Amino acid sequence: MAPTRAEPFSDSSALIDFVINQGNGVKGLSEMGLNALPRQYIQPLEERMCMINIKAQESIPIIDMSNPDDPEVAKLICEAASKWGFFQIINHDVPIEVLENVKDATYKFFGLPAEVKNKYSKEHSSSNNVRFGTSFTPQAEKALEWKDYLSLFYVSEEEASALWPLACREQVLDYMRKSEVVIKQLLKMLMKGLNVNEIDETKESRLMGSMRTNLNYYPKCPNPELTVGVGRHSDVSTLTILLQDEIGGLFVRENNGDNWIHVPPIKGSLVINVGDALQIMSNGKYKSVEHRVVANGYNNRISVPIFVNPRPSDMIGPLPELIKDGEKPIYKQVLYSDYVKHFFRKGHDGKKTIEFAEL
Ligand SMILES: COc1cc(/C=C/C(=O)SCCNC(=O)CCNC(=O)[C@H](O)C(C)(C)COP(=O)(O)OP(=O)(O)OC[C@H]2O[C@@H](n3cnc4c(N)ncnc43)[C@H](O)[C@@H]2OP(=O)(O)O)ccc1O
Ligand SMILES: O=C(O)CCC(=O)C(=O)O
Ligand SMILES: [Fe+2]
Repeated sequence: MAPTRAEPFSDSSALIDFVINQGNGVKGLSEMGLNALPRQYIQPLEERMCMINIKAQESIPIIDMSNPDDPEVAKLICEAASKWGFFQIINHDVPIEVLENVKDATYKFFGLPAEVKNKYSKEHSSSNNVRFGTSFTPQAEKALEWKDYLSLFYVSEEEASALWPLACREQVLDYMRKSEVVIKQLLKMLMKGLNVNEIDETKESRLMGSMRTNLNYYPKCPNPELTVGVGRHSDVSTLTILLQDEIGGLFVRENNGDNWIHVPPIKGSLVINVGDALQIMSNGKYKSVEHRVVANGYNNRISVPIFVNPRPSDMIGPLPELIKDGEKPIYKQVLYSDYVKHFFRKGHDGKKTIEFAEL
């Protein structure tokens, strides 16, 4: 028998008011103990994860970083970034307690009362650099996504001290600081793989001139098979460093085909993925790959990505070193903030964002 769809909200504006305007998020919906998913979250069939498309025997590479100067490690990383766009690193330099602390802080922030979290919403936040929200871009989406988030754009320690929520401020800053070593190691190897041996100031700005950390909260869902946690997308970053908890649910598209590969949680590991900005700068050598998160009917899940980006004011395009040898550029020069605004203006649509930079 089909589940009874008892609608707890009289209409869409009542649901939007509860979830978005009052700051209850999907966490608030989940905690109401609904027996069916509100219709606003029902995704079209083609956007739901289908079991037959999950390739259980495949795995993205798992790379041991205990010897970062070993040329074999650099080779594995460059291969993974070209072939998969996704890999996990183990035995890296970010201490496990830093990772555990940021996960605890994520629970602490989302455990705050709705009216406290709502102070950081788009409508109420005192800065565009701190934003509590839900779904991806609710005003532009055909169906909403089952996720709440806090997004923290780093400008300076002073600004973070003044504006970031106390519940997670120090833990996120520590996670970002400690990750910087690993980010630099990875970018150095990836640049060497393109025969770019020197990262000068301009290049460093384009590769890692800005950082945004998101705290993602995916509450337990009444009909997980009908919705998504995050829809199909590629990140617009240079690289993303993602910490996930032990629940699982992140899937990566295999070779542009119909199959999806699960990214199994490994305690202490970090998931690394190439973003569109690096695909553009490498003139397509490194690939930003589509990924998505399924909703879960039994458990809450959290993840904490650090998006490593160019500065918003940077122009990005294929690196001059790649073009000088007569290679044809496949992307034009674009202002990075225009690129990101284009991404945020529409719902998740797989790999379509990069068409914005195609020649
Ligand atoms: C949320 O769920 C997500 C997120 C993601 C993210 C993946 C990434 O790769 S994030 C890395 C993005 N890169 C950067 O943030 C660095 C560069 N930053 C910038 O260029 C700017 O800060 C800016 C993001 C373009 C904002 O510039 P600003 O001048 O302040 O423009 P606004 O008018 O405020 O914003 C434009 C437009 O974007 C929406 N928006 C802004 N920030 C966020 C945010 N953190 N999360 C969601 N949406 C955001 C904003 O609402 C505006 O839209 P309007 O319709 O209101 O005009 C991957 C997957 C996910 O599920
Ligand atoms: O939660 C995850 O595992 C991935 C989230 C994600 O893809 C994103 O925030 O861009
Ligand atoms: Fe992502």
